[in-house]
Amino acid sequence: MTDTPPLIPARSWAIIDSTLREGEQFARGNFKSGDKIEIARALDAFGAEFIELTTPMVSEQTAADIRKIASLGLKAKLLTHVRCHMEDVRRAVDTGVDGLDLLFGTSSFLREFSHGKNISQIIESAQSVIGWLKTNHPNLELRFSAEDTFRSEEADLMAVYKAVSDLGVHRVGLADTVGVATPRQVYTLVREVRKVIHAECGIEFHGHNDTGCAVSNAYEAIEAGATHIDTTILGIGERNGITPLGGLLARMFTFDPQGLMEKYNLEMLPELDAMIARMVGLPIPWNNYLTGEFAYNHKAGMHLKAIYLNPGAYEAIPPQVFGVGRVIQAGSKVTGKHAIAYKARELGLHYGEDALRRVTDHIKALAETDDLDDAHLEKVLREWVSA
Ligand SMILES: CC(=O)SCCNC(=O)CCNC(=O)[C@H](O)C(C)(C)COP(=O)(O)OP(=O)(O)OC[C@H]1O[C@@H](n2cnc3c(N)ncnc32)[C@H](O)[C@@H]1OP(=O)(O)O
Ligand SMILES: O=C(O)CCC(=O)C(=O)O
Ligand SMILES: [Mg+2]
Repeated sequence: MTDTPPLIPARSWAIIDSTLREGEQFARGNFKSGDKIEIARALDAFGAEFIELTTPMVSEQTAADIRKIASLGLKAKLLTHVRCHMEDVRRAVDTGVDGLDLLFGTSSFLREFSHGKNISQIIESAQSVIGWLKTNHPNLELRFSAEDTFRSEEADLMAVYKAVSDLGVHRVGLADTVGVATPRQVYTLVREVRKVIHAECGIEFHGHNDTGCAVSNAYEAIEAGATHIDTTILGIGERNGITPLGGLLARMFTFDPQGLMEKYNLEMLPELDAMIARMVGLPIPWNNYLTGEFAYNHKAGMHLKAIYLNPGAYEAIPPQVFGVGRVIQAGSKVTGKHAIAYKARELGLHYGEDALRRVTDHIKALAETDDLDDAHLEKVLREWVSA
């Protein structure tokens, strides 16, 4: 029996790209003012619905950079990520952003070791800060997140989410701050939160990748009804980062390719990944979703036979949609006669059946001891056709 995958319309969820906030918390994420503008413009051209920026509390320069980005006239909504604290909020509203992402840690770890407040005090702070914002800046889009959601008590979470939803926030945030949540936990908690918040209140998910679940957790959040997913380009963030933009796109493309192609300029992904790799001074990982050097490398004989006939046989996502190409690696010990025949035909060479078997076996044997690049393979094929 096969399960039909759920069809999730792309329009029902949006990206909050946090490369300019969570990404600044990455070990190598020291973006200069010019870098930030380049990133914001690129994300906007890509079609990210929201761009999250670091708190203006970091420094005067950071506050000035936020104001500058807010003056660019981007289509994306700009958010700044601030503590649920009047001083931060007053600074944030002066920057000209469209919305504030407020947060307060609700787990016992963060209540004890970060800010020292209990749940009642957290709710009181939320009431006074959000109350002030609603009265004085009614057009701002507001989100309240319970930091370290997945190590918090469920009763505490429900009390906090209900209180902030009653105060009229546009979204509540669930944050897997230490990357400990499983996909099933994410699905279940999003469903539970949905029951206590107002119907028009959105749900945002922010997932770290410490245990390798950042993409699957984002997917489960969407399936359970989350409306906004936090990403960063290449997944950069604290420790080993969060849901990567490319990983989320790859995951969601398989359910709703048309919706994704309508919403985003998908062919810009290689440019975005390369931009961040350059700025952080690291290569794009070889196995990166979609844009890694070998993400579309095909090698085994059984694969190559089918790939030549129809690439979809061994590709879930057509690479050209994301502006990348495939690589056919025909010269290896795991190659087969069909791959060699195709390669030879590309070079205008033709072998009879026996000759094809012999040259294929020769190439496989050679590859046991040599690295066969394309030039070497071509040389062998040309020599053997006349041999
Ligand atoms: C999981 C995450 O990624 S959360 C986002 C993390 N982002 C950042 O930290 C942004 C960059 N941070 C900074 O530039 C600085 O930490 C600042 C400007 C925010 C604060 O700097 P400092 O005043 O020097 O404090 P420091 O960073 O050492 O300590 C954190 C303070 O925030 C308080 N705090 C932590 N969470 C919250 C919260 N949700 N709401 C209000 N206050 C909070 C802590 O109690 C502590 O204040 P205290 O010294 O009065 O106890
Ligand atoms: O504000 C949020 O929802 C997320 C904050 C954060 O970066 C985290 O909890 O890892
Ligand atoms: Mg984070």
